[in-house]
Amino acid sequence: MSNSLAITPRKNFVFKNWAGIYSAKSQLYFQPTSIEEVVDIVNAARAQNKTIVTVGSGHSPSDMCITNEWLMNLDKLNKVKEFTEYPEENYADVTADAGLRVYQLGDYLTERGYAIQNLGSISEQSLAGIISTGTHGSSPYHGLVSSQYVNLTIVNGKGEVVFLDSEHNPETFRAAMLSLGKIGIIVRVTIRVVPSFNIRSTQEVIHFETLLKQWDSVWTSSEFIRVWWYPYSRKCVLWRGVKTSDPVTPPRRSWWGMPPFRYSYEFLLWISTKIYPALTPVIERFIFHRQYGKVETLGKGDEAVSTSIDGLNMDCLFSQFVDEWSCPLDNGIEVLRSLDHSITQAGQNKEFYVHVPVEVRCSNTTLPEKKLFTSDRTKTSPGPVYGNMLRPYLDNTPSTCRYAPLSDITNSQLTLYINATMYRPFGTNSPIHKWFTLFENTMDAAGGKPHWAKNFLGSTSLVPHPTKQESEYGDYEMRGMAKKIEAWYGDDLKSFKKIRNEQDPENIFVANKDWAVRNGIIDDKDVN
Ligand SMILES: Cc1cc2nc3c(=O)[nH]c(=O)nc-3n(C[C@H](O)[C@H](O)[C@H](O)COP(=O)(O)OP(=O)(O)OC[C@H]3O[C@@H](n4cnc5c(N)ncnc54)[C@H](O)[C@@H]3O)c2cc1C
Ligand SMILES: O=C1O[C@H](CO)C(O)=C1O
Repeated sequence: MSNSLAITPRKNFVFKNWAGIYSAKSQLYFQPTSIEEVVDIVNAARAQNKTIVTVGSGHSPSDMCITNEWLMNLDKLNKVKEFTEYPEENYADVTADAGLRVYQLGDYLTERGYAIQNLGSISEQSLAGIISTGTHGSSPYHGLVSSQYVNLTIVNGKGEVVFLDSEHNPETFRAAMLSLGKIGIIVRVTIRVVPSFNIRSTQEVIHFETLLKQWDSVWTSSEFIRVWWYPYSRKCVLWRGVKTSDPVTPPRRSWWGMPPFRYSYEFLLWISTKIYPALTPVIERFIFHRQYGKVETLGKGDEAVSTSIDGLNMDCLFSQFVDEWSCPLDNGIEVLRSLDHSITQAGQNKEFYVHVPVEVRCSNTTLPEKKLFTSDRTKTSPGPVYGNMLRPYLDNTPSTCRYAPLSDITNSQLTLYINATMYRPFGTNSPIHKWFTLFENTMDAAGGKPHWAKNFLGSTSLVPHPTKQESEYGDYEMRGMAKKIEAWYGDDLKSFKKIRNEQDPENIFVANKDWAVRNGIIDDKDVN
C-alpha cells in the first residue's frame, strides 16, 4: 500500500454544491487523470486512515457530498474510450471515463449520429453522478438513467479495479448502479445509445381538474411527458413529446428566459420570501400569465421541434431546495387532491406558501425478463433499448409494478414522481420545513419514498440516535429517515450493506458519515 502520491492534491479546497446551500473545506482535493491515479489515492487514504468523497458536478441538492477529509473529482478523467456501433441491432455502446459530463457525451454522440435515450431536467451531471442517486426523466416507457448502462468499472475500497455488468458480479453491479458513492469510485462506464432523434413536443395549458379527469389515459399518451403544476393558478402545463426526424424549429418564447424578466421574477420571489409571504400566490398568477398566457389550450397546444437534449432538459431558474418523492402512479389523484387541499388551507391560514412549478412526472422502472428484439427499430421507434435489466438495490421507485410490453402499458406499471421546489432568491433561504414536512407525510402515506439526492427532511423520531433535539435543528436541516429507509428497503438494504462491507471493508467511502448514518445506509456501530 503506497503512502506517497504522484498526483499533487490541492489543500483546503472549498466545495460548494450547485444550489450553494452546502459547502465544506476538504483537507485534500484530488482531480486524477487516470484510473491508476485513482487507485493510488485510495491506497494512500487507506495508509493514512482517511476517508474519500467523490463529487461529480455537485448538483445533488443535499449535503451528501460534504466532507472535511479527502475530496475527489473526476472532471479530468473525462475521455471517450470506445464507440461500437451495432447496426443490425440499431444501437451503439459508448465507453467513457466516469467524470465526463452528460452534455459532453451528448456533443460527442451528436457528431456520430447518436443520442442518450432519456434524461432528467439538466445535462450537467457527470456520467457517474447521474446514476449514483437514481436520476430519472419523465416517460411511461423509460426508467432510471442507470437502465441505459451496460457496465461499470469501479475502484473499490481495497484499491482493486473491478469490472461490473450483468454477467460479472451482477450483485455488486446492482449495488453500484445506485450507490450514493458508498461502494467504490466509478471510473468508467458503458452506455447504450440510440440513433439521434429530435423531439416534437406540444405544450398545453390545462386546468388542474382536467389533469385529474384525464389521469387514467394522459400518462401513456406520449413517449415523453411531464406536468408543471401551479396550485394557486389552479392550472398545469402539460408537455408531451414524441421522437421525430423533422428539423428543429425556433425555441418557444420564454418570458422568464429574458434577463430583465428573469431578474424581476427573482426579485418578486425575494420580496415574498423576506417581506410579505402572502404575495406568493399573486406572484405565481402574474408569472404564469406572462410565461404561458391566460387561455386553456388543451388539444391546441403550441408545437416545437428540438434536439433530444434541449427537449428533455428545462430551465430550472434559480438556486433551490427540492424534495422529490416517488409513489405508485395509481395513487396520484389522491395525492394531488390532498396536496392541493393542504396548499390552499395553508395559504388561507398564512401558514406556508409554495414555489412553482410543482413538477409531476412519471417513469417506468419495470424490467423485462429477456433482452428485447431491436432489429426492426427505426430512428423514431419509441421505448428503451436496455443497457441492463437489473434493479438497483436502492431504486426508490415502487418494486411491486410488473413489466408489460409498450402497447400494454397502463398506469399500474408506472411510478409517479412529485418534485417540490422552493427557490432561494439571490441565494437566500426560504422557509421550507412546514411545506416539506406536509409533503413528505402525504407521499409517505401514498406508499412513496424520497429521491436520494434531494433535500428531504425526515424527523428526529426516525433516527436511532439523533445528535440534537428537534428544536435545535435549522428550518432546512435534514433530520434523517433511517428507520423508514430500513423498513422500506428491507432485504435490499441488507444486501446493499453486505456488498458495501465487502467492497469497502476499511470504510474509505464512509466520509460524509452523518448523512449516511441518519439515513440508515451505514450503521453507526460499524464506523466507530
Ligand atoms: C437543477 C437540477 C435539476 C435536476 N434534475 C433532475 C431530474 O430531472 N431528475 C432527477 O432524478 N434528478 C435531477 N437532479 C438531481 C441530479 O440529477 C442528481 O443529484 C445527480 O446525482 C447529480 O449528479 P452529479 O454528477 O452532480 O453528482 P454529485 O451531486 O456530485 O454526487 C451525487 C452522488 O454521486 C456520488 N458520485 C459522484 N461521482 C461518483 C463517482 N465517480 N463514483 C462514485 N460515486 C460518485 C457522490 O459521492 C454522491 O453520493 C437535478 C438537480 C439539479 C440541481
Ligand atoms: O432537482 C430537480 O430540480 C429540477 C427542478 O428545478 C428538477 O427537475 C429536479 O429533479
